[in-house]
Amino acid sequence: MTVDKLKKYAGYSEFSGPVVLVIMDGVGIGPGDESDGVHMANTPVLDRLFQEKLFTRLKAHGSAVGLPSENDMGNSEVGHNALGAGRIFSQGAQLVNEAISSGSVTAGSSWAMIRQCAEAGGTIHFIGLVSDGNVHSHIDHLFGLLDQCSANGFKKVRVHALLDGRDVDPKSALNYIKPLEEKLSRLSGNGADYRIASGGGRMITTMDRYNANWSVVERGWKAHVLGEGRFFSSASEAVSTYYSEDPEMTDQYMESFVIVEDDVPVGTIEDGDAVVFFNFRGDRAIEISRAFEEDGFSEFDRVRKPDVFYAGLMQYDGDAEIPANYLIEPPAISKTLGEYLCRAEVSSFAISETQKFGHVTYFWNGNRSGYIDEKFELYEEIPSDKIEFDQRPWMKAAEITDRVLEIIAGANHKFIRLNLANGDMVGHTGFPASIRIAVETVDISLKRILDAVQKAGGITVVTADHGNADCMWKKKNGTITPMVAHTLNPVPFIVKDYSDSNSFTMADIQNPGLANVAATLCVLLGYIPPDDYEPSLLEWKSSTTDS
Ligand SMILES: O=C(O)[C@H](O)COP(=O)(O)O
Ligand SMILES: [Mn+2]
Ligand SMILES: [Mn+2]
Repeated sequence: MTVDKLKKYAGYSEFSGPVVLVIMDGVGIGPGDESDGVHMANTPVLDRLFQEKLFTRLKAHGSAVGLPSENDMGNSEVGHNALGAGRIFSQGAQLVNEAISSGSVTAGSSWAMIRQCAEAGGTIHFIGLVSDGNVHSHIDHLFGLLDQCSANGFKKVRVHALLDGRDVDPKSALNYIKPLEEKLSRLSGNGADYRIASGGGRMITTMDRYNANWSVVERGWKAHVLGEGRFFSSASEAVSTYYSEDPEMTDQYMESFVIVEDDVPVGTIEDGDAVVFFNFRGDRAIEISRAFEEDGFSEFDRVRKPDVFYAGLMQYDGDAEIPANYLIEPPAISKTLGEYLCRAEVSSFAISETQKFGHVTYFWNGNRSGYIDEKFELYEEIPSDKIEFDQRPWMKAAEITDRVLEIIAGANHKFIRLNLANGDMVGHTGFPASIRIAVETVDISLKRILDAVQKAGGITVVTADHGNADCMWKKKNGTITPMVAHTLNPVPFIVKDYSDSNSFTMADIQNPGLANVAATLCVLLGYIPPDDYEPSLLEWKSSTTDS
C-alpha cells in the first residue's frame, strides 16, 4: 500500500454510529417544472433534507469531473471516480482527444500490430458505440481512427456500429449512421473497401456490464463475429426499417443486424484480422473484451474464436489487464479514499444492485476491480432484475436498504456507501410515470436509512453522481420528446449529523464539485484530508471547544 496514514484531528470526539454515504444515481437538481421528475415526485424526505443547513449544490459535469467541455454531461464513471478519489483527473474522453490530435494513438505497439495485420491482408474491425454522447465513446474518435487507417493505406475496414439512444436522443441513430456511411464510402475506392458490417441497439447488443446479462454480449458476438442476426443491405436501412415496423422503437433497444451482399455477411471476423473496441469507458467494454481474449471462456458458446489481434481504445481494467492490448493509457487514478481508509484501518461496507455494483466498487476505487484490502472491506451485490426498468421502477432499493440497515445494526462498519440506481436507470427509459415512482422509491429508502443512522448515532451524507431523472422530456416547437440522457444539472449534497459529537459547518468553497466529497468524508470520520485532495465542504470544530 502506497498511501500515507491519515492523521486524526486532535480533540475529535468519536461517536458510536457509522458515516453512511447515499449516492442517488441520476438525481440532479432540475428546473423545478413539470419536466423535472425529481420535482414532480412526492419526496417528503428529500424536501426536508433540502432545507438542512449542511446543504449545497455540487457541479457534476464538464471540467468538474475531468471532461473536455462544459457541454459534457456527467456520468457514473467520472462521477464515482471523482467522489472516490477526491481529485479531478483528465478522463478518457479528454485523453483520447489529445492522443488523436497529437498522433500518439498510432505511435505504440498496438497500432503497429494492427498495421501488420492489415499489411498481411487482414481486415481491421472497429466495434463500439456510434454517437457523440461522450460517455462511453465519441464518433469523432472513430472518424479519427478511420482517417488513420486510410492514411496508412489499410485496404479492408469494417465497423460494427452499436446504436446509442441512451446518452443522446432516443431516436437519433441516423444522425450518426448516415455520416458514418458517407465517411466510409469517401474512404473507399482505389482498392480500399470500408463499410459497416453489423450492429444493433446497445442494450440488446454487446454492451452489457457487471455480468448482468451475458446474452447481450452473445448477440453481439453472433452479429459481429459470426454474421448471424437480421440481414439488411445497409445500417441506415436497418434503422429505418425498425422505426417503421414499430413507431415506439428507440435506438438502444434495436435488434442486432448484419449487413449482407447477395445474402452473404460483408464483414464477419476471421483469423488474421484485427479488432479495435473503440469505447473508452470500461464497464460495458469488459465482457466483450473477455469474449475475444479468454481461452477457457464459459459465459456463452462462442462457436468459434477467431485468432485476431484484439485491442481496446483503452485498457478497461488495469488489475485484471483487460484487454491485454490497448491504444491509449487510461487515466491513472491513484490514492483513492478507499486506499486511505484501509490504511487507517477503517472498516467499510459498499453495496448496490448489479447494474451499479461496479460503480461503488470499481469506479469508486479508480477503475480498479476487487478489494483494496479485504481485511477492512466488505462489498455486496444485490442481483438486478433482467427487465426494462420502467416496468420495475422500484428496482432493488428496498433490498439494498434492508441490508444497509442490518449492517448499521451490526455496528461493524464505520463507513458505509451505497448506490440507489433508480433515478438513473429508470431515467434512461424516459417514462415519466415510472421515473416519478423511481424517485419516490429513493425517498422511502432515504427515510429508512436516516432513521437507522439516527438510532445508531451516526452521520448520513446524501448526494448523487449526475442528473438524469431531473429532466424527463424536452419541449421543442410545442412537441414533447422524451429525454433519456443525463443532464448538466448540479446535484445535492446534504449532511445529516445525528452523532452530535463534533461541530461541522459549511466551508466557503467556490464552485464545489463531486471531487470535494472525499475530503469531506475524511473530515466527518475525523481525519485530516490528504493535502492534494480538493478541499472539504465542511469544517470541523471540536464541540467541546465550541461550547
Ligand atoms: O451506460 C449507461 O447506462 C449510460 O451510458 C450511462 O449511465 P451511467 O453513467 O449512469 O452508468
Ligand atoms: Mn450514474
Ligand atoms: Mn446513467
